[in-house]
Amino acid sequence: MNEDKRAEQQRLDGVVSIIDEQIVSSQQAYEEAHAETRAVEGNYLNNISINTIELDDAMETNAEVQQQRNIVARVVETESIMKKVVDTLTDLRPSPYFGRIDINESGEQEQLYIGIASLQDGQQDFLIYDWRAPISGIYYNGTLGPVTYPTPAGEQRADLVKKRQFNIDDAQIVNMFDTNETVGDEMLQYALGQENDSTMRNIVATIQQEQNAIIRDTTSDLLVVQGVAGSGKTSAILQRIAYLLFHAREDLNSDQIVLFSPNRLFSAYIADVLPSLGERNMRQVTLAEFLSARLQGLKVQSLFDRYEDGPNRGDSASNMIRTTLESATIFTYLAEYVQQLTATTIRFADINYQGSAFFTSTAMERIFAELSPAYSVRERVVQTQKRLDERLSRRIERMVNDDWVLEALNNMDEYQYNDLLDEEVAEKVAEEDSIADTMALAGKRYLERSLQSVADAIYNGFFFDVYEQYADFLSYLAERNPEQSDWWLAKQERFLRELEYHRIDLEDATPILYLRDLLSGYGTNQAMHYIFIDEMQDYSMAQLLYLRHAFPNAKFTLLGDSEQALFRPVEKPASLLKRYSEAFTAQSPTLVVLNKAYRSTQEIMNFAKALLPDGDQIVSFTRSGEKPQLALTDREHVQAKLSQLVDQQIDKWKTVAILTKTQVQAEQVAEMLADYPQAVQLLTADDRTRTAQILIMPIYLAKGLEFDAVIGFDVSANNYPDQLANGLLYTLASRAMHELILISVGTVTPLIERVAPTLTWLA
Ligand SMILES: Nc1ncnc2c1ncn2[C@@H]1O[C@H](COP(=O)(O)OP(=O)(O)OP(=O)(O)O)[C@@H](O)[C@H]1O
Repeated sequence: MNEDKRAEQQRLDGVVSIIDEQIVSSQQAYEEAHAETRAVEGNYLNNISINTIELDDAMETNAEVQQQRNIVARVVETESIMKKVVDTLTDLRPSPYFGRIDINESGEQEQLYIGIASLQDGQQDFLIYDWRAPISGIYYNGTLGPVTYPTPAGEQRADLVKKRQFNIDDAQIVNMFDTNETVGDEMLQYALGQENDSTMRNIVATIQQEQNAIIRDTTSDLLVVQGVAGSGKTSAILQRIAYLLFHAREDLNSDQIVLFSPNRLFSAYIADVLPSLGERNMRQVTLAEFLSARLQGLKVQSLFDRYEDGPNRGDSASNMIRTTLESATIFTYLAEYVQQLTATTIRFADINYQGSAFFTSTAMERIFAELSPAYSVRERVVQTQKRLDERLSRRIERMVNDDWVLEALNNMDEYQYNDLLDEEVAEKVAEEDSIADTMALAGKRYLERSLQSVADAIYNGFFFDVYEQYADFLSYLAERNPEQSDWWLAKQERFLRELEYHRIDLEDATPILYLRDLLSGYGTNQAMHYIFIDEMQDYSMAQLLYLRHAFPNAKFTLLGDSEQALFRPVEKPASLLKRYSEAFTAQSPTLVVLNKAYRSTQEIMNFAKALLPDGDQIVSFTRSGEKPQLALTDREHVQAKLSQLVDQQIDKWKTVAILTKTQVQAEQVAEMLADYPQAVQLLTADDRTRTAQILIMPIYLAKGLEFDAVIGFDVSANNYPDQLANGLLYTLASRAMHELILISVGTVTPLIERVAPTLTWLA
């Protein structure tokens, strides 16, 4: 061991023993806090069982309960803080830091160690700086020489005199490098050479400079990341979320961040990254789940269903209609359509209660018609809604003394009655001190509960039939565009037919939701601060705009790779940004382009790049492996060939994925391997977890994922006849980290034939 390493190990030992001491003391503090919580909770439970119906006691009880509640909240908070301290220290212990920077500031030299969380000693000196601290930015951005870092007083200058990287395992320095690179190659080589386990890891030790720009961006309201396959887009946004949470602790929590992920498997795949950085996961949802939640009762066609149907199955007329419905223009059409609606053309719908109309559509029409046309349609709908709400309140007031209500109250046992008169009501009653008032309030509360569905229908804008309204909108478009009239009417017919089966095409989902929101004034979630959209190339402009509308206060990060588009043509990053910023009316849009691919070996990337018309702009990280292989076979021998290739791969790697073009082909492959001696898992869009070493799935389900070895099944000319499939093959190839094998049943696709030299052809 050389002198430097010995000295570093000595320092590390010192840090580890401080961590150990702090673990002991914070564990003790945690246990004390836990005991206190238990005691206070017990006390609280005793107190709230006091009968709040004893009116004289009610006021006092309330004040006491409130006080107890505050105490509980405080001790619970202390306990959870202490728990977090213990967890963080325990996470830090095996590998407390990964970097060191020595800086010289006005003649004073300082050594800073950087890890996943900060650590201070008894004198409040920093033994470790959190990787997200402003000064830690130097580690990722700076090369030796003059550097700057942000401080509250402005940019601070310093000289970076040393940068050192550590690989620490179980509190021992495995190796360390001094480097002048931003973050040197050795560490990255080591990280990328690892085998894949089914979950993604954090990359904080080796974040690259261009990725750092994404992670530390706090000013853009629209951040667009165009990055080639395996360039670390997903990694970068997860570290970005950790960074944002750290910097806005007071104002931001993980529930205010939503990540739209490409599929459910992906959600599970990335689930460990934020917890490994000591943060809670953000919310995750797929577009299909988001749309289905807003269109309950209907089965919304997913991108995968559409893909399985075939991209070009429809004729050119229905493709044209689909293009319009998925463009930004549809929002303008909808706004104009809503503007010209009248009392009779709005499809008001009865609000029912216990099987009959509580408010009829005719009553609503009347209310709407009486409102001044000087107001916009939306304002009149909002007014109508308000009036309905007032009518509901008045009807409740009138019904309070109805026999059936009094009877219902009389039939209640004490528990039900108490439940009806919660603290708030009891407090009010105590003030007024009258039994008659108590009954009236109880009756009112009872009616409010019984009629909750009516109130909800008013509140949620379910007093018009949005599906009929949308069908009407399609006729409106037919009238507006006479030369395409038949096409729009055919669309309307299809829409109504599908509706009968409770199904709806993907392209109809966002216009319907927007129409509903335009009329009801609802549908927006003000609480979300950040929205991340992964695989942005698979979203239509209308879908993106709808999300913008649904989360009006959020900053958006869109990331993807236009080369991996399922069917869309490739678009240049600058034009992408322009299109998105205009549509989003972004004030401070930023584009980050990532051209370096980290996931796959150079040989795999050489093949993947060659498939693309402008693939030479992709730079692959220099990590070497086997050249991809192509096996030609025929129907008769395919099963044996496949088993043989799987045998070879599972001997070498932890995860082997067989990727097919469609789900049907995935099922065929699963059948071929039905008797395979090891577990084989066939995955579908509904699956959330992968468990086997050998996985089979269609390419679109593998989006965002990676595997040690990939076997691309049936890359024949039959299966991939034309240029449109380039993106698919590129996506397939770039899922492989270390090894790629392709099987063609019959003649290989010309797309691969063209790039023959990048492959080894197997006999
Ligand atoms: N700076 C880095 N340090 C270590 N590993 C990295 C780094 N950047 C990327 N990687 C690794 O490269 C692989 C690809 O990263 P990631 O999945 O984030 O890329 P992506 O751009 O989202 O890919 P795709 O678009 O193909 O799904 C992952 O294994 C990731 O851990």
